Order: sequence, then structure tokens, then C-alpha cells
Amino acid sequence: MQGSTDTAAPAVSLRGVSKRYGAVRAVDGVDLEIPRGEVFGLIGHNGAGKSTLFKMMLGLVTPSAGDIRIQGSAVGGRDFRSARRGIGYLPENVVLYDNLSGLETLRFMARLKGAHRNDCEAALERVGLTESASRAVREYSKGMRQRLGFAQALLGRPQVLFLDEPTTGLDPEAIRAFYATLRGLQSEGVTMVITSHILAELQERVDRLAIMAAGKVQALGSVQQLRERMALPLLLEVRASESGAAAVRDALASLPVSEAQWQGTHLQARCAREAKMPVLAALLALGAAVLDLKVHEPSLEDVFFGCAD
Ligand SMILES: Nc1ncnc2c1ncn2[C@@H]1O[C@H](COP(=O)(O)OP(=O)(O)OP(=O)(O)O)[C@@H](O)[C@H]1O
Repeated sequence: MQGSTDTAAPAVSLRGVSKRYGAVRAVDGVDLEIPRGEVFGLIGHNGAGKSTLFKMMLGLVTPSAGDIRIQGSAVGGRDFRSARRGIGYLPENVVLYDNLSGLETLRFMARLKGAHRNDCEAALERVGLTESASRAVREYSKGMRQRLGFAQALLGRPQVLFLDEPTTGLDPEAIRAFYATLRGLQSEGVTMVITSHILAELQERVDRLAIMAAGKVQALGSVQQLRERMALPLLLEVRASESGAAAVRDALASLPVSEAQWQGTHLQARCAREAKMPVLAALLALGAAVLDLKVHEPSLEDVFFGCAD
């Protein structure tokens, strides 16, 4: 690990952080602590303040108020210059030089960052670009450029990674490989903060997340904690037999379910979390009338729309 850091301090700590641009409160009183080794998601509408928060955590934008520490070092403080080397950043729009090869790009960036030259090959391997290392970046596909951007963020073996929309332009296989890389980094103790608008992608892959709206953190926790805290209903799917559909309809009338919709013998309905077991018991009591039964948790998208609107 490079940079001067306090090994007992959280990876990221924010206290009362705000940023105003004239009358616009881009970030408004954010308190946040991210422990080491966590994969943390930051989501919100366009303009919610995510990029501004990122830029302040990287020391690229000065907060109007508040205190930001990365691995114990105050951002903008005297020891931050060396602590900055322990941070990797993948910006939303990666700027690359078309005439350089992938390897030349990383060597150039390693020099700027003060990272070891030998890191370059390892970073290319990590993102699956070893085969294309000597090809000019102008020949890279969108996804390859994005992966090269990720590789430059890995130079210097950072302990904290800020990844702004890291899967933009990646195909499903590359997205899967990207998150597998993150899991590998996590097992090495690396902390990762990710923004994404693709909520389904983050849902199963972050340990915790913050939902931002109008510069504030509106909700914070694991996806499951947010689902439970917001008391969003579960989605129930029932497949009834041809002869049993009427019995299911009758039973439904006295059950605490809402928004029941039938398509032939297939029913979808909403049910409060606390009503799940009584509802399931009542449906199971119908025996062969019920051919199949599924209960779905609300998605991160449901949580997001329940909170950020
Ligand atoms: N340099 C700037 N000057 C003036 N206003 C700014 C500046 N940077 C950001 N803002 C404003 O601050 C608010 C937050 O912007 P920010 O880019 O942080 O949002 P975001 O959540 O990252 O959005 P997106 O999802 O679109 O990337 C917006 O109202 C934006 O217009």
C-alpha cells in the first residue's frame, strides 16, 4: 500500500460535507462512513450530487463546508498528497490518447501517478487486456477503452477506489468479469465506491449503498435493510391449476393482498412483509389448486423510486 494512512481509520469518512455553486446546493450536509473492504454504491438521479461528492473525496473540488478523510488523511490536508497515491479513480468519461497503445497509456499514467512501471502489465491483465496491450487505443472498442480506464485506476495498487459509472459501454460478459475483479480486490481489503444508474446491476453486488437526492443522503444501508426499512410490499406470484383457480380467487378475497392481477390461471399480487407467512399458509392449504408459488423481494429500483422521488 502506498501513501501515508491511518490503518485503523475508516476508508472514507465525511462529516457535514457541503458544496454550493452559487444558489445550487450540489451536496448538502453529507455524513458518511465507509469501512475498509466494503463495496459501496452511490446512486441518485442526474444532478443528485454524486460526481461532486466524488470529486470532493478526491480533492479535485474544495467543499464549501465539512471534513473529508480518506484512510484517516484529511482531503486537502498536508499529508493528503501522499495519501492520494493510495486512491484510484475511474472518471465517468475517461480521456485517452488514441495514438498510444494500451501499455504505453498505462506507462504514461503510471509516471504521472508515481506508480511502479511493473504495475502496468498486472493492471492490464486484471482487466483482461493483455492480448491488446500493444494495439493503439484508437483501435479499441468502447468497452476496451472503459477497461483501460479501469486499469489506470488500479495503478499504484490503491486501497480505495472511486469508480464513476464503471460499466458504461461494457457488454454483459465484461460486466460480469468487472464485478469478479472487484470481488478479488475486495478480498485483498480494497474499498470501492461505485456510482451507477443501472440499479439491477448494483443490487446484488454492493454491501451497502447510499441513495442521494438534491445533494443529501436520503437512505443508507444494505439493499435488504432499505427494503425492510421502507416496508415495501413483496410481490407474490401464484400459478393455479385450471380447476383450482376459482378456489384461489375465493381465498384471495379474505387475504391481506393488494393489486391482484390475473392472467389466465397466473396471479400476481402485492403483500406486506409481515403478512407473508399467513398468506403463504392460506395458499398452501388449498393443496393441488396451487401449482406454483413465488415470492419476490422488491428490487433496488422499487427502493429507489420509493425514496429518491
Ligand atoms: N462546476 C459546477 N458549476 C456549477 N454547478 C455545478 C457544477 N458541478 C455540478 N454542478 C451542479 O451541482 C448539482 C450536482 O451535480 P453532479 O454532477 O454532482 O450530479 P450527479 O449526481 O453526479 O449527476 P449525474 O448522474 O448526471 O452524473 C447539479 O445541479 C449540477 O448542475
